[in-house]
Amino acid sequence: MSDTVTVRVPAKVNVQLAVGAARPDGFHDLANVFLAVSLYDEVTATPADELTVTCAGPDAGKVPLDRTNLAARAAEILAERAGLAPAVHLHIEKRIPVAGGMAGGSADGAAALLACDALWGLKTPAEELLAICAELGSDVPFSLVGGAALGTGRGEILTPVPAGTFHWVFAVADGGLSTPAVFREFDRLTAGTEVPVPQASPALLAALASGDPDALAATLANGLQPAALSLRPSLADTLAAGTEAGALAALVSGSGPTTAFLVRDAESATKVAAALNASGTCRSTHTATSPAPGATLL
Ligand SMILES: C[C@@](CO)(OP(=O)(O)O)[C@H](O)COP(=O)(O)OP(=O)(O)OC[C@H]1O[C@@H](n2ccc(N)nc2=O)[C@H](O)[C@@H]1O
Ligand SMILES: Nc1ncnc2c1ncn2[C@@H]1O[C@H](COP(=O)(O)OP(=O)(O)O)[C@@H](O)[C@H]1O
Repeated sequence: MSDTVTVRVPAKVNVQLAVGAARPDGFHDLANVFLAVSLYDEVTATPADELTVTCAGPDAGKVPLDRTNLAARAAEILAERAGLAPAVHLHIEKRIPVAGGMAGGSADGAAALLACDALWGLKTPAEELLAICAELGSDVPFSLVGGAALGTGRGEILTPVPAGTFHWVFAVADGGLSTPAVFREFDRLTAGTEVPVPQASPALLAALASGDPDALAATLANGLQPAALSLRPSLADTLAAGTEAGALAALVSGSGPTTAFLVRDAESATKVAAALNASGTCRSTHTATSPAPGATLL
């Protein structure tokens, strides 16, 4: 048992997001190729009389501090399984954009789970931690493992995939987009059409493994992008600004509205980020590399 535990956890971008038709339970089957990127939240767990959450960072005001916070839910579920009271204070240092399609809430859920497991000396087996993650949300298992992985089912069934190093710029939009609303818009846009069963692209997986940014740029694909653009048409201007500035490829990150730009190297990342900041089409930018490690005790 320790007095305080801090876990660092990465954001993600989806380099392929193939979306199937809505299932009877309301979820969509996916072929979701996740890539963890070097943009991190940190969650610190400290013993306390009761479960409390605080958050700091530019988007902190948008983060719920009640039991709907995924970090709080993770602590509650773990404590209940162990027969303990969730007597912990969770502090989130939030750098991942909120409601931005980069799985920031999922990241905090995975980080809190690992932090509380260490704080309470539980040594919960990895498979059990992954099962709790899947209960918390479709993206949460990936936040725990990080790296690069194919997510099937609703995205929670993970198979690690090889990935070389890539450089990215992320443009943060004003305001968020609701993930359920983007999936509903996908359903509306595809109504009356045959939605194919989602499948991972062999060309994309080969490009990812090769570390060749030109090959990856040619294969990036986000099936939720038309829905995100339909709900937020101004994202087309951001995508165009990054491409004009020299990005190899531009796409919406997951359900958006953060946009992701694949660039050749660190120098190009700095140049594309500066051009995006000057374009007035986004609120701020982050440069990052992939793959990044999953949730890690500091
Ligand atoms: C779209 C993706 C891509 O990685 O992430 P974001 O871009 O939002 O971060 C994920 O599929 C989001 O995963 P996550 O945010 O964990 O979603 P969940 O909490 O499991 O589900 C929230 C809601 O999204 C919809 N949903 C989610 C996953 C899925 N495979 N099909 C769905 O239809 C459902 O309406 C569900 O009620
Ligand atoms: N720890 C958290 N950080 C951010 N948002 C959270 C958190 N816990 C719950 N939420 C809720 O989840 C919603 C989606 O947030 P987030 O995970 O950041 O976006 P996305 O699903 O687009 O990746 C937020 O609008 C917020 O209401």
